[in-house]
Amino acid sequence: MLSAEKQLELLELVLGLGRGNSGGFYQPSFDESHKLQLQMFCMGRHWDCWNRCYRSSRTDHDQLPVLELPHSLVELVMGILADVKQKCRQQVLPDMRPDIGIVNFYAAAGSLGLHQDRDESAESISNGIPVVSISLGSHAVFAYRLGDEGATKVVTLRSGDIFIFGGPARLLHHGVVKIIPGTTPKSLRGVMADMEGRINLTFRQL
Ligand SMILES: O=C(O)CCC(=O)C(=O)O
Ligand SMILES: [Fe+2]
Repeated sequence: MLSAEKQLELLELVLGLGRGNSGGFYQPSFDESHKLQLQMFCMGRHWDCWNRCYRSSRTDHDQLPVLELPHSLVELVMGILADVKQKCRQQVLPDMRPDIGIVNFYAAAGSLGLHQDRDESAESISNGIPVVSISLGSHAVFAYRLGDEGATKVVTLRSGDIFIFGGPARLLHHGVVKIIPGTTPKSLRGVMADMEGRINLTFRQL
């Protein structure tokens, strides 16, 4: 879990980038009539929602070049992974150096259907290179399932929680069922005043 100070610092950084009018938040769509129930922007590489692949510019939106992934975020993620690996007896997570950061914003009615993150390179996926996810702001009911069969489980992700899926769980099915309004920690309400809801950051290696 990230400290309250670190959460605030991260939010200030990503909201500063995302609210800018060049390369910031927009609502992606699968096609003309199906929009995702969230706002998104990317850093490092852009995830093209129409073609389900990564690009260097926003080919499914405004053609602008993707924002850079700040070095401080690369270091943060590598530090988190080093910490986790040190604490785990069983080493199931390969090393990773993120070159993609995706920022999602979910307002009160936001959600994301169950899916697998499989648009990274075949090598990244087959090697089980982890996806590191950080939640900020309001709580989310998060669903996940390993494999095509079996039970889907739910867990509440709170502000500062870190969720990592890699190694044998790299192709975990996962999604956001709902946001629980009014659960943003007090210390973050100021910076999120005009964006009440939840921010999720995922870091990946192409
Ligand atoms: O918001 C989340 O917790 C998950 C986001 C996610 O699955 C994605 O961006 O691929
Ligand atoms: Fe995902």
